[in-house]
Amino acid sequence: MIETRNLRFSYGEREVLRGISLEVGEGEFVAILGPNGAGKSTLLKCLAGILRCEGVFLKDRSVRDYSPKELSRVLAYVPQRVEPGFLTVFDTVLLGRRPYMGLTPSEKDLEVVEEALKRLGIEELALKRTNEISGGELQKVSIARALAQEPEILLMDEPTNNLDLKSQLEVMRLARELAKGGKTVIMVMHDVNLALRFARRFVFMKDGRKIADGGLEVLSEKLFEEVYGVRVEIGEIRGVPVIVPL
Ligand SMILES: Nc1ncnc2c1ncn2[C@@H]1O[C@H](COP(=O)(O)OP(=O)(O)OP(=O)(O)O)[C@@H](O)[C@H]1O
Repeated sequence: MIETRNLRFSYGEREVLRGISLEVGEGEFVAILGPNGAGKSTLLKCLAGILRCEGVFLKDRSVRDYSPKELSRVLAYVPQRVEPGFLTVFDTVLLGRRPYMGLTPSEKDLEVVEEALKRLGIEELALKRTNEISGGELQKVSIARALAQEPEILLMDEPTNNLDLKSQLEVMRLARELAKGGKTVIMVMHDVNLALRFARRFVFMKDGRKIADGGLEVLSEKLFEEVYGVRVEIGEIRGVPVIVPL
């Protein structure tokens, strides 16, 4: 579905992705983990076609060959930070329909927006402006907008960051459900335990390189020492691995 082949990316002189090869298929739920500055967000932006790089392929075609409209029908990107504005929540989510819309929204566009608001539990905010809602609510608006795009691939940069515990679980459950339904979900995360509970595949990055990639079998105390420089103990609660920093 989406692939990087020996992907390298530099900001000016500074190389921050140093040869990343990654292949993610339909229906996978992948968490990208690693310390601050590892290159996770940069990788996601390369996948999203926001940063133009060689070596990113979507359905075997270089992302650079897609028009913005074509690209936004296949993938949606939820950024780490969203700026509030004067548009209402409803209209902001409706922007997600832009790749499909004519001059005015169709019945289907409106239905898709309503459904997206419902899935995020923010229907009641529909008529509020996005500069009149909380940071967590704004985060949900951004996710709803991505859902309204009806993408095959959902790229999310720390989507649970501003969310309370219940909302974090709701977003992670939603992502898991979307993946079960065949969507590809790639999520940059800091909360390792949340990732372990919901994602199925884990990519650990450090200094622009991929250090580990796989299912729960890749986890080890040594890996956390190497990636984060932190000693941890790996336990298990209700069949789910739990990382406890020492
Ligand atoms: N626009 C930019 N211009 C120059 N350097 C940048 C830019 N964006 C990021 N960087 C640098 O690139 C490196 C990787 O940044 P990136 O945001 O991809 O890391 P990250 O793993 O997502 O970090 P975090 O967990 O802190 O969000 C960092 O050293 C950062 O300072």
